[in-house]
Amino acid sequence: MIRVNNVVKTFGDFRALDGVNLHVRDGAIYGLVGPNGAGKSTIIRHITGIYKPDAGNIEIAGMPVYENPQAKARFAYIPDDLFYFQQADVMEMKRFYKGIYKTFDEDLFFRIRDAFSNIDPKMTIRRMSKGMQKQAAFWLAISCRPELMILDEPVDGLDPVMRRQIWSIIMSDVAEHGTTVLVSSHNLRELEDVCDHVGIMHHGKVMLERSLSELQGSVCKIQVAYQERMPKLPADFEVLHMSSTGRVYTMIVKGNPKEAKLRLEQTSPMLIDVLPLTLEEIFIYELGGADYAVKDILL
Ligand SMILES: Nc1ncnc2c1ncn2[C@@H]1O[C@H](COP(=O)(O)OP(=O)(O)OP(=O)(O)O)[C@@H](O)[C@H]1O
Repeated sequence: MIRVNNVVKTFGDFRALDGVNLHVRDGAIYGLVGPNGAGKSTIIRHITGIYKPDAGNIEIAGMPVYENPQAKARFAYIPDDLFYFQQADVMEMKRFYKGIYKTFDEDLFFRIRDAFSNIDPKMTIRRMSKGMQKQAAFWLAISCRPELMILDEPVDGLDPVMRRQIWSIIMSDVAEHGTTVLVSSHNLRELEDVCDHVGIMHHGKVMLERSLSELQGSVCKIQVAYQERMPKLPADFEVLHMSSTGRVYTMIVKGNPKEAKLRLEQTSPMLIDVLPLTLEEIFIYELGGADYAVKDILL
């Protein structure tokens, strides 16, 4: 759905994007993560056709996006700084969106109204709190029934209940209609339960882009205990990290979790258990050998 090839953007003499490559498949929920200033909003502004790249190209559904209304009609975008007509209320914004998006679903708009019960649709946007404005942006964006939703820090500033509510609306939309979602966040934890693909941005580059299943099948945490000392493990058994408490060893192992467990079982342990790794841990161990402070990027 989205293809970003080698995009470069310079502001003055600052290279904000330094050859970004990013690929979002149809129906994927793709989380774009990175620290402040990594370039997430800047690449999103390119993907949405607001900025023109200095070099490289961007396609949405096979079409270049810059100055292309046909490509832009495919997505709804919620930016980090929301755009509204400040004097308008939600009902007026609905009429505006309905005029722009042929796919606008008025039934859906009224059906999900209860999820946003603290918003008075007759209140002008100017009078709403920031969190309420964000909720209204969601309500309208989902109702547009876009093929693609592009969300820049969508739940930032929302309370935990509303965060969950918003994610659940997005997830059911994805499940029912196969909507593709590109969502940016500082926080891997936030995206862990919802995304099936993750890209990590740092210093104007996407350093790593993977599917969740690829990641979860590539590294695991195993706890193992032996009667005596730990026997020597095979040379090709790749342990990324190991700690021990008494006779219990906790190791982070590279490779398929089932295979790793089977191999360790052959060393006759007293007990063995494969434990889940958080996405954050997977990235830290996967990128651990690189010459940058991975923890600073992710935590
Ligand atoms: N219009 C602009 N003019 C000059 N510099 C800019 C402009 N837009 C972005 N930058 C710079 O580009 C870099 C990337 O900014 P960007 O907003 O894309 O980061 P981000 O990853 O979205 O950060 P955050 O998580 O804080 O929102 C920053 O150093 C920022 O100062």
